[in-house]
Amino acid sequence: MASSVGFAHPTSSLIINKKDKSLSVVPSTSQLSIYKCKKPISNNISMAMATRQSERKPATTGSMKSPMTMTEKILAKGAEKAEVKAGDNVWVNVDVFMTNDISGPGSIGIFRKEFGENAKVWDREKVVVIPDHYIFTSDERANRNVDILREFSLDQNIKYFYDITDLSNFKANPDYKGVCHIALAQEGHCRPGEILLGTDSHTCTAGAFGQFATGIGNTEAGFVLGTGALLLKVPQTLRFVMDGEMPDYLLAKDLILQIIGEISVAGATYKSMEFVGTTIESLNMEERMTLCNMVIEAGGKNGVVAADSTTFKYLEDKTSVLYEPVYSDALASFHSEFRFDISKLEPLVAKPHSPDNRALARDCKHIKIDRVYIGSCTGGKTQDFLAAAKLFLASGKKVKVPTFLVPATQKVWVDIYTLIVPGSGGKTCSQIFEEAGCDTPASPSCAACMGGPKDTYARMNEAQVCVSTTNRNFPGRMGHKEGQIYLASPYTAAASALTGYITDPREFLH
Ligand SMILES: CC(C)[C@H](C(=O)O)[C@@H](O)C(=O)O
Repeated sequence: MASSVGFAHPTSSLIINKKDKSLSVVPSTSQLSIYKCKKPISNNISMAMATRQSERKPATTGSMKSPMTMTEKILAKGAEKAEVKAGDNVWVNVDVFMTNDISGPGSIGIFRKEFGENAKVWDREKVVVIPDHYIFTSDERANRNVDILREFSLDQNIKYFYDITDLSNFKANPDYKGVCHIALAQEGHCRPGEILLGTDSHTCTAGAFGQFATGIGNTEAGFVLGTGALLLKVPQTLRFVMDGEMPDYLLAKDLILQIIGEISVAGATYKSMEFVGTTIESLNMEERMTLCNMVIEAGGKNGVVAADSTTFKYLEDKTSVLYEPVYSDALASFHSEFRFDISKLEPLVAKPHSPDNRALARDCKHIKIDRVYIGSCTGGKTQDFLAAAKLFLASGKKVKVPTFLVPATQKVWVDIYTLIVPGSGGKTCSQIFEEAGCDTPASPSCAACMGGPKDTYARMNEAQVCVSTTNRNFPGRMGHKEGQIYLASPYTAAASALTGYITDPREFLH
């Protein structure tokens, strides 16, 4: 016998089957079918839900009875509760849901199957659809994925669909942006205090804005599309205190490689990673994004940097939506704390085949490389290209291996061709790259970061050694199963391009 218990999401009700403890969510919108959760739910979850209604208090971000971390506060707000603590299972309202061409079609399929062929998404203005992964390819299945996003977005009248129709010239598609995580930020979809869920594990990038941002699977995504809510376990928080003046040969990539090397690829599993300290405060938004982007490589549920004047300035011309930043209480309970003196850190790489296989760049100078790749959500932003250009400029030399440049978005592409590199006497990044002998900057997309179809630009189709500014170096990640990927900052990648060996950027930056 099923019994209905207090489930506060306005458009749904929850049924718990007492016998097998299975959970069913019944969206109240008439055209939706019953969404069934096949797994038995634990007593804890059912208890939490059963008491939810009576516990509801007005949401607040002011002073709390119990001190909370930033992540706890954002989830409390999203759950319309005065407080939550790590380990609680809470239904949260989603502020923004993002999907792309890799996982979008699957999520859409589940949404239609569970909610009905004619079902409408919970809020057409809160769903952001961004084709970005396998775009510039003649692969029919990849093209079909983008078609599915288009059909869905038109059918649902999705407000933010960044479409691409003309593959021959990306500039002929003014709506097209490029890599979803960077496009989200540039288009003003990342806002402090909010909850952003996306069908891509690097959705955590947006934690740079002091928001809760995490990747979800297609099944969860189907449910979010239908209801705008999701059951989430509140993660414990690991605190990373990074102090000290950042030497000018380091970038955020070095900071996150240092952390992942320290705690391992499983060191933050289902934990929030909060970054604080004077070094973090000194980082610009794109560097904070690089840092948060790779928390998933340590297993992290999300990463967060407190919103400050740098954040507010970045957002000034990007959004008119009112947002409410929240901050960790001084007495909040952290699972553990890690401290780093960044003034002593040296340029790093992650050797094949794991992001935690940390080594000093200067200890790898014997490793001969075949190519360099500068691109992706991690290392293809404007600041990444400015850094690479700065290094090429300082060296006055030409690259010794093919050097591929893939701007993350159209905006980054424009910046490469228009922004003057400081100290260059008026040169743009594109001019410096051309003088250094790099490949012409490619059409913005994820390109070879995740391999892709055989004709993907800069895909590793041979067993080569690559220094890359991307986020993953698993076997096969950039195409060839025997390829070897060394993850590095744009400085280290550019320095290595100039020598043909893994090279510490201090050899060129004075
Ligand atoms: C599967 C895929 C969309 C991937 C992920 O979610 O892990 C993405 O972030 C990436 O690395 O390109």
